[in-house]
Amino acid sequence: MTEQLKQLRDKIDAIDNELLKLINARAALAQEIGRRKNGVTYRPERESQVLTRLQQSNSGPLTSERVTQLFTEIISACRAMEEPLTIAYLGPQGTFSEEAVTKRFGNTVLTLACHTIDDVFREVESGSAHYGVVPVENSTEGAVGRTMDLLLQTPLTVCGEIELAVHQYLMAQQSDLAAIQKIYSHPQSFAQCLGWLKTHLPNLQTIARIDAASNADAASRAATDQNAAAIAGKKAAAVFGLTICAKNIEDEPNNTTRFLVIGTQQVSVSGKDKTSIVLSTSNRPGAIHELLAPLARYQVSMTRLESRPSRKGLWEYVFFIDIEGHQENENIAKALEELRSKATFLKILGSYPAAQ
Ligand SMILES: O=C(O)C(=O)C[C@]1(C(=O)O)C=C[C@@H](O)C=C1
Repeated sequence: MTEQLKQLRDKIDAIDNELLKLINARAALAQEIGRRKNGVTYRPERESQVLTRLQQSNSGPLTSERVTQLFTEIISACRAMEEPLTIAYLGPQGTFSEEAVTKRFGNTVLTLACHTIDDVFREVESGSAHYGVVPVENSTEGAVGRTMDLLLQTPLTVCGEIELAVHQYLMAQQSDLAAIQKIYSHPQSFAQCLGWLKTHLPNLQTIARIDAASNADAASRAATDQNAAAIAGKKAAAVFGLTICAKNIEDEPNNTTRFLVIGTQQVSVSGKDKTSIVLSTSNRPGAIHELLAPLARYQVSMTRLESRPSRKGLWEYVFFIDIEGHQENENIAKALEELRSKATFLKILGSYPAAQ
């Protein structure tokens, strides 16, 4: 080792010692806060403010994304000193839902992989998990109907949203593309990567394509099949001990899935919030236009409008609406009050910090 290299490493050691002291001091403060604030440990609005502030004061060379990732882990470790949280998600292990859990809560949480979206709701409703993470929409596939139907019925509230870029990986027990004789994948994932597969696997016609129930299922099957590959998320490769043969093989680079965090609390104002509501109106001409007029009047921006059959009467619909702002903001509160007086049904699903 050259003297110069040694000096640089000595500096890193000194910084690490300082960081360690500071991180422990932070953890001790979080513990103290935990003892003083009675009630819920997880405060999404505060975590969002901490991360936003750090992103704004970051002068690099680390990117904002890396800073968020690092501090999410620091907060995760501090939060766990207050109380270990259990998070239910749509499993099995290695799915994009699990990646979404880590993106929001960090790694210092207990996770509960559920078979279905219904099970995620059930685990949180019964108190077996503190929070649940469920997919609600995908930028190319559209809305996740089951999540929306359950939101309509549940006593739970929406406490957060997570946006996850969906990157697909080709993985196998070895990295030689020429050796691949089978590909396990969820049909949707296969369709999302078809262009890449055609270009990079010239013998694609001769490769057997086997449908899997999920990306994680595909990876688990490839882990026991020597000449097989799987299409799945990065996490699945780590969970099932597979080698990554190719990264980001999706044809649509901006494919994003949005998840909701469901829980039992009303989240306070963070300063950059969203509110999700579901409502219905009578079935007559102009009704939906009239219903939405208060949003325009109070200058409330709508980020999503989705209709679903109400399951009550034939051709009756409920509308899922996301707006910018918190239900405690004055203009939002007024707009919601007016909406309530016009709608035949209105349920506020929750206000929560907008995804970073
Ligand atoms: O500020 C708090 O309420 C804390 O408990 C501290 C802290 C953090 O580590 O910054 C941890 C958990 C909460 O979700 C929010 C923030």
